[in-house]
Amino acid sequence: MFNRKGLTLLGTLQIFVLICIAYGLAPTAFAYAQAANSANLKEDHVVRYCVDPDWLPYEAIIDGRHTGISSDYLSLLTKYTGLSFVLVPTSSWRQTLALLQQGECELTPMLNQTPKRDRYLLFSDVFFKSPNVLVSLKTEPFLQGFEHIGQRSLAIPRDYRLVEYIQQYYPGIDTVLTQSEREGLQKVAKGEVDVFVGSMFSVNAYIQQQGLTSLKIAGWGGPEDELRIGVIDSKQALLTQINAGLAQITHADHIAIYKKWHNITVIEDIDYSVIYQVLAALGGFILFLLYRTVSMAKYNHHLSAKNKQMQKLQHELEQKNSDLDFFAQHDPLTKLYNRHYFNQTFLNDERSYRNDCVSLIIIDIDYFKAINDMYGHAIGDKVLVQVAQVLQASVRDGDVVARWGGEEFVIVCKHLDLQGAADLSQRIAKDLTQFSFQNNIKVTCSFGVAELGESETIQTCFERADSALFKAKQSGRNTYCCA
Ligand SMILES: Nc1nc2c(ncn2[C@@H]2O[C@H](COP(=O)(O)OP(=O)(O)OP(=O)(O)O)[C@@H](O)[C@H]2O)c(=O)[nH]1
Repeated sequence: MFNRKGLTLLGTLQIFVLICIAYGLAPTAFAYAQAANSANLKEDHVVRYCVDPDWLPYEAIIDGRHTGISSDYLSLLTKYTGLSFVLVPTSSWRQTLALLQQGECELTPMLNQTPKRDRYLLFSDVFFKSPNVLVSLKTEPFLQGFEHIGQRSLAIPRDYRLVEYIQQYYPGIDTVLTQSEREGLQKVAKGEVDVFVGSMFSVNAYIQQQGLTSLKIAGWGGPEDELRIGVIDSKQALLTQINAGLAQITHADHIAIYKKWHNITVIEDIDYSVIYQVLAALGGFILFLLYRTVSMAKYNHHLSAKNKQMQKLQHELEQKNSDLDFFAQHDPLTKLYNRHYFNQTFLNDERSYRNDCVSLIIIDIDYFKAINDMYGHAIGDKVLVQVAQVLQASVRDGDVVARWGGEEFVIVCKHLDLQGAADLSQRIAKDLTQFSFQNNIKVTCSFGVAELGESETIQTCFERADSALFKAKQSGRNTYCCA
């Protein structure tokens, strides 16, 4: 058997059998004799013939005797026509053709009809069909036919029908003519030629005989051989006899010959199904990797977006916390420290002021209610903000200005004794008179000043400063009083 594929060479063999059967008809009695016993035959019935000496299993000369498929068909013709066939031995197909042209041989039993051969031969009916195949090294790809040979070199046995066929239909193919099919196959095996074309049965026989295991059938090689008996053109009557004989050959005869000579065996082929499976698995794996990569990229992108979002939220949170801290310590209107901060940092931390003098000034805007009443609460707010600005601008960097509540402020004057704090109060009063307030409102303040005593609590000092402020108010406002 030949091949594992759908359109197999086995299939072709089966077709061949059917074709042979189609040509089979009832037998008649003819005799066949080899050269050795031909001397006893009548001259009229003796036909001299030549064969291809090296074309098994179709025909060959081995030890001077004709053997092969054509030998068996001649035996049948002898049986069915009474003709005797005498072999004229030759050493090559070329010589066989030459002897036919010279009339030295009257017949050759197995060849294709070609226009060139029509010039000197008459052809019988077709009695045997056989496909031609392309042969290459196993490492080469499969070829669909001559049109896929491309730049490859093609070996063809000299004087074979295929030479004429290639010249006519594929003149661009680089052909290498060989003495025989055997030589052509060897050239392919040695790598001297890329592809060989020859008859399937003989190619297979040579590959097996010579152990050319590096070769494979690479594809079909053009139209199949339609083998006939060729009779020299002066022997028309002989051709008639031969066609009559061929018509007598039965189905059983054809099959017997086929069975005897067909020994086609498997030529190892590349199992493409395995390759396809591996490729499919590989493709699937690559697709899986691609899918994973894309998924991971998407996931990473998503993660990175989430991280950015988290960072933004964290930043916003820190900002809010910082805002919260600010608002926890500052008065939202004037942006000065608030009473809470003042208590935390001053009243609760009095020890830090013990080694140095420190004074308190409590400031209250005079008649602020009247400002509110006259200009409205919003303008009153603006005045509060502007008073805070004046206070901030008047004190030193280390001093703490806080809004105690309403229209009341407090200043902690570090490193400042009572006199210094009194001077600062006067300076602030002066700055207030020079400041351009909203709506040209004239703003004045009253000041209560006290210096922290040695063993005095800050709370007590604050109360003294508050009392001093009260006195300043009672003194007519826009003035300071020291406690
Ligand atoms: N616009 C504004 N007014 C405030 C705010 N806090 C307190 N006040 C007002 O300040 C005024 C304080 O009035 P009073 O306590 O009578 O004091 P005064 O009018 O300044 O009079 P003297 O202190 O005696 O000079 C009140 O009318 C409060 O409503 C504030 O944040 N904004």
